[in-house]
Amino acid sequence: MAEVIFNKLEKVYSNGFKAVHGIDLRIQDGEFMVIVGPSGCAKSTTLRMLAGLETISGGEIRIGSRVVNNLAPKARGIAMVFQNYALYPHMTVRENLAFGLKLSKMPKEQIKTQVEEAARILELEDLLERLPRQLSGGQAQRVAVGRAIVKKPDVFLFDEPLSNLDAKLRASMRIRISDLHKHLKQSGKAATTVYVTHDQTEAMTMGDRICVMKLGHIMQVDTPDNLYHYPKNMFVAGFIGAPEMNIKPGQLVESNGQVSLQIGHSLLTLNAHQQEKVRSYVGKPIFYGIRPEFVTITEAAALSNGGSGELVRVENMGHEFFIYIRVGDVELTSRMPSDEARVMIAKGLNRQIGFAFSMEHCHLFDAATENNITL
Ligand SMILES: Nc1ncnc2c1ncn2[C@@H]1O[C@H](COP(=O)(O)OP(=O)(O)OP(=O)(O)O)[C@@H](O)[C@H]1O
Repeated sequence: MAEVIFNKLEKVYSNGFKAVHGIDLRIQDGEFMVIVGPSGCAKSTTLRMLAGLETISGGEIRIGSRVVNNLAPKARGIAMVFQNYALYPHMTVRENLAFGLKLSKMPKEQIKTQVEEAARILELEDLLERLPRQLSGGQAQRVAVGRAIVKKPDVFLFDEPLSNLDAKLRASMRIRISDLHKHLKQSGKAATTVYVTHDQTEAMTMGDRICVMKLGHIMQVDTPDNLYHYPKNMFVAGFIGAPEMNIKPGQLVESNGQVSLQIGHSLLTLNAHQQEKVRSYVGKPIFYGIRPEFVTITEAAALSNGGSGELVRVENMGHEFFIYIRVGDVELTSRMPSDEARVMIAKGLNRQIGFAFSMEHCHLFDAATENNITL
């Protein structure tokens, strides 16, 4: 079993800066966990502590049944893939793949078998005699992944492995790494994987679960679906999803026992569940959050579940458009299929149109704690 556990894990750098604030996380055996968050949230620091490349200031890390705090990197049963590939420039691909195994004094025949197996899985067979400088970025990254899998580690660590690749290669490597993990999982041989990235598309498409971090704290650990639909706080709501969720300051009002959200001059009635959850917030500052795909745009002002605003900008994404509408002093984004959007744009910008959304899809956040109060 190679479950990975962080218990109250802390990092204070030598200059006194506290980068990781006592985080708890349990990664299951064979799970693909993505750690995601903006620059400086301490993703790399956390991964490097797990790898043994950075000392631990407090708490503990367990891999399987062992506390590894004081174990050297090579005694931890891990393999790591870095952003810059870190291949040995003077060695061929074959030698790069075999290097770690040679150091561990594995018999020659077994090294040959494991190198060829990794080369087959990653389609590197035709490149085995090349030097790293004779490889493209994507090929070099496949060698870096291959060098890690030949070791058959218990835990596989990735530190932003795709950030040096162009968008197309990134997408294909993303699928390749995911498929590799799924394939190994089916045969019961998947390493527990911790994958660090700042790219939320990678996080959403690759992770069994995702750990969202901010400034050395964990904001939420959940499946991609749950993070998207049930974000626990404003940070997660705003970080996951592109284009971003509309998150705007709002106000709750009560009339005849009915609680509604006021946006500009419009009142949107909350559903029964929401009313019960948020009644105590009436009159207090809150934020509302609605994903662009749930905001619909209409020619006429919506009467019961929206209002009107000025059509200020459009962005053409090919298969869909992002439409920006100014309501009072906030701007709402809507995603629209391109056929419908073209009809609307044909009538020109900077004119009044309607918008609407169902409160079923709307999140409300406490302005003081930034927590989701509708969950
Ligand atoms: N050696 C160090 N001494 C002091 N502070 C450091 C050191 N290394 C990193 N930090 C700080 O710790 C915090 C976390 O850094 P870390 O590199 O782990 O973040 P990250 O989430 O991986 O960011 P990025 O996506 O930019 O790589 C940052 O505020 C960073 O400035």
